[in-house]
Amino acid sequence: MGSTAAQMVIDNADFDLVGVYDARSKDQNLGEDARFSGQDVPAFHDLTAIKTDATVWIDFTIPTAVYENAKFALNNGISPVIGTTGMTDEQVADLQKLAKAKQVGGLIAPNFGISAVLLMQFAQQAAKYFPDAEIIEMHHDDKIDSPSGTAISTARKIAEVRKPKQQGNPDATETLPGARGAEYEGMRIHAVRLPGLVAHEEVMFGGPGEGLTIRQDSFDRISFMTGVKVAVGKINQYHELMIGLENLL
Ligand SMILES: NC(=O)C1=CN([C@@H]2O[C@H](COP(=O)(O)OP(=O)(O)OC[C@H]3O[C@@H](n4cnc5c(N)ncnc54)[C@H](OP(=O)(O)O)[C@@H]3O)[C@@H](O)[C@H]2O)C=CC1
Ligand SMILES: O=C(O)C1=N[C@H](C(=O)O)C[C@H](O)C1
Repeated sequence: MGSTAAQMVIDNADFDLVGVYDARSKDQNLGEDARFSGQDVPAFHDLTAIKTDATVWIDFTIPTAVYENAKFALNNGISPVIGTTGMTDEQVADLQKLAKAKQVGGLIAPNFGISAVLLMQFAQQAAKYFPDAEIIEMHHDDKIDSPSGTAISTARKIAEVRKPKQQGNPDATETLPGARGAEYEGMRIHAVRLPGLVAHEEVMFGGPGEGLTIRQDSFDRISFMTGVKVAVGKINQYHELMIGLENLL
């Protein structure tokens, strides 16, 4: 995602790529990477060494790095646009407090794809009429966190509009532990990891004698760049850290 986002910034006449950050790479300049030969963009490997006049920080890293990265950005007046998933609710609340104190805008979006943003909205609408739902998220097998940030966000949106409920048979047992998936406020989330997949989600709703399935597919990582582009273009107009791309659409 980092290289896809870097390429998007390079390709956009309204943006300038002024630096890249990867804690583990040894390159001093992005141009040393064959995919970016000809580019002259400083590469940083340590937060404390970053000197920049950047106005936006795009973060697609790992769950254990994103919180410190976002704190660094906010403390330096740089608006974070965060796609990295796996932060705790406490970390997100801390960052929101910091953004408010610093009056810096920022965005955390569990999914920058328009199809996923719409799926979450449609699922919330459907849950008003079909309170029984199960979420199946499907990703490539390199993904570290599960369930996906998108699945958690979908479950949260469904829980917001339905009466609290425990789905399924209260006497149900699992012959193999985990067979029924993870639980979020009485609904189940299932995570599939397979080579060949990119990022996909289905929400299945069931009611008396009928069912509804809503599905979205990211077939290519370019799908996330539509939303990243919108966020980078707008985020400096804000003074708080928002959750969800829908806030900027
Ligand atoms: N919101 C959205 O729309 C989307 C979100 N994501 C999320 O974005 C994140 C990244 O996904 P993806 O690109 O597939 O994952 P990758 O594992 O391919 O990339 C993670 C990158 O982070 C780098 N990294 C590791 N440690 C640090 C650190 N301490 N500081 C800075 N960078 C570090 C890694 O470097 P190295 O290679 O050297 O280890 C690697 O380049 C995940 O959380 C994923 O869920 C993904 C797609 C869309
Ligand atoms: O790791 C990924 O690939 C993705 N992560 C995000 C998530 O956890 O929801 C967004 C998208 O599903 C791709």
